[in-house]
Amino acid sequence: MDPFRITSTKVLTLVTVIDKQNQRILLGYKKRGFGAHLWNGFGGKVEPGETPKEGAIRELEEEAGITVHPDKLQKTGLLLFLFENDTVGLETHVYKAYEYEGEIRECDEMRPQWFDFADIPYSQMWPDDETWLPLTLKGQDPFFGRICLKRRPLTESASLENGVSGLNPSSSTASSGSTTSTAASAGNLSTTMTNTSFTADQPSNGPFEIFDYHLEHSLPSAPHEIALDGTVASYEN
Ligand SMILES: Nc1[nH]c(=O)nc2c1ncn2[C@H]1C[C@H](O)[C@@H](COP(=O)(O)OP(=O)(O)OP(=O)(O)O)O1
Repeated sequence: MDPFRITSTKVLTLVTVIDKQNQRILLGYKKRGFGAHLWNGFGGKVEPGETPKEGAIRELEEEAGITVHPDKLQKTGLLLFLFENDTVGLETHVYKAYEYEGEIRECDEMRPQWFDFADIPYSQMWPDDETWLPLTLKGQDPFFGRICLKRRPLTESASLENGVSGLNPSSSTASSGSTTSTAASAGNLSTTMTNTSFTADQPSNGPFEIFDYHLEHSLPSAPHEIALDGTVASYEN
């Protein structure tokens, strides 16, 4: 069976704040939750009754202390993140803002920091960021992407810590599209979002690596919604 087949999606947001004049971007160090210990844009789950844009504005305020007027929040892309052996895809609405109001502040979940365009810490970010963030920075948006992520093979010490006796880390395969990694198929190491642990001693850009991805940046307008097969179902006007 296709290890990247999904049966439902969760709708998330991701906002990058860009200071064009000084050629820098605001990222947040995620202290806990999904993607902990990585630098990322600001965002999270869209709540019932909210549009993705409303959710994005709310999360930015909660996580960085700043507000963006809805007219100033531009849709830059739509990314479908698929995790090996996880039937829930993450439909992530990506936005950018060049202007904001308020004072940037740290909260218990995120530590915001400016990075020069030349100094973006890709080695401590989700591995896919290097594929699409440059499109945002160069104004080559909107884009649509389907990104398949698989768990990195475990190191021997990590397998022992997790109590997976007899697991040979080198038997985790990364070479073929149809194989399933031993780590992901071990019962207590499910890749489902709720069970996914991000720890401080993980590889610097997290426990996942890119298995495969497809990016398009020639859409007629900002992508709006993704069908379960990964195609774009409709567009925002
Ligand atoms: N592969 C990936 N690359 C990336 O750059 N960002 C990703 C990603 N997979 C998920 N994200 C982002 C999307 C979203 O902003 C965030 C996860 O949002 P979650 O709501 O799951 O986390 P939170 O712990 O912030 O929960 P809430 O704040 O309670 O909504 O991580």
